[in-house]
Amino acid sequence: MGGPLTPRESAKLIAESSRDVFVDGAGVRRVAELLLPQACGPELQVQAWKALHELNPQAADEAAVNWVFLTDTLNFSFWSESDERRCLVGYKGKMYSGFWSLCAAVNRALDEGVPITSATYYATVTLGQVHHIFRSDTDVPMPLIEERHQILNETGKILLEKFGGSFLNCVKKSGKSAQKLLHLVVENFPSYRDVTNFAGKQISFYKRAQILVADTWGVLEGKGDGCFQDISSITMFADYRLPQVLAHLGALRYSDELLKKLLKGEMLSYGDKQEVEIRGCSIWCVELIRDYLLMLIEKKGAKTSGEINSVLLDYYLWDYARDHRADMKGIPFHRTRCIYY
Ligand SMILES: Nc1nc2c(c(CN[C@H]3C=C[C@H](O)[C@@H]3O)cn2[C@@H]2O[C@H](COP(=O)(O)O)[C@@H](O)[C@H]2O)c(=O)[nH]1
Repeated sequence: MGGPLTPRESAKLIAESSRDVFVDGAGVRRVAELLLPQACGPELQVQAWKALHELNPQAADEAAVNWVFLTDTLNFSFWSESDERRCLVGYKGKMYSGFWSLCAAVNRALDEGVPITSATYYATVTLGQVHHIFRSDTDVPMPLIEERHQILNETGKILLEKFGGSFLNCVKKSGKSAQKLLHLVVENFPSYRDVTNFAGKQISFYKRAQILVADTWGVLEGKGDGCFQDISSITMFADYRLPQVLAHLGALRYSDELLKKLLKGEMLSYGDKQEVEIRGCSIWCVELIRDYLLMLIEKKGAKTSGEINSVLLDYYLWDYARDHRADMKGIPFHRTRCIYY
């Protein structure tokens, strides 16, 4: 019996039969037009991973690869009930929220001499230590701390048993194939198995596994062990921010019924039909934006530094969402509490 449909196949299937979420063709074209001037710029290239984000490692060594593995193993569910009351982590004079609060806490721990990125350490780290390492500078803790603790122990033990305690060994086993690395990760690390059912089929989003492959590509600057020949086969990462920004830009639309639910802040469970439609249509939307953007680049004879792929579009749109939080106030994000995104 074969495995689940790939994220791209899953997205196509969902977009074709979705009832509450729609990809808007005109919106897709508008976003591609918005991205065209950036296509030849510094933001839509792999070097941006380091250049634009001060918390990301600037090195391309084994320690940097293990930093990426640790942060992407915990890269889920940072949203809080209200934007006014949320987990914040102060680091080097700056306050960080959301995903960046995780990175700030990791860097703070390393500065304090806690080897949080070492599998030997986090395989047996205690719940009390995890509470301390990921402590918030507000009275709102980081969500799902217990789940993060359990995942650290489980993942650390597997990395020690199967990959000599270093994610670089897993990367080397992939032979510069993004798909091979993706499958090594989901086959060996249970917390990365972001799969569910839709219309009687087993589908996959693999959000954290795909962003782990992409961030490995980023931290290795697309060179050496990170020179993935098939990086363009990785789709956008189906989180809760990209749907929000795609809706804000008019490339994704919700039915009145679903929009009402989201505006009320109603929770959606992982694997719910509407939650799956949001994630699947978002992936498909970015695939179409990429296709249209590549057509525009071709038509205009624009010179890009490297191939424009869904990973670079995702990173750009995610950063765009961060920078336009105020403009997006009226557009809700969907609230699912889970360990997958
Ligand atoms: N689609 C997509 N989802 C992403 C990221 C990232 C971080 N990537 C950066 C790291 C290295 C690169 O330089 C990227 O810039 C986190 N997330 C997800 O967002 C949510 C957190 O959002 P907020 O609450 O606003 O912080 C949560 O589900 C988290 O898993 C991305 O890039 N794409």
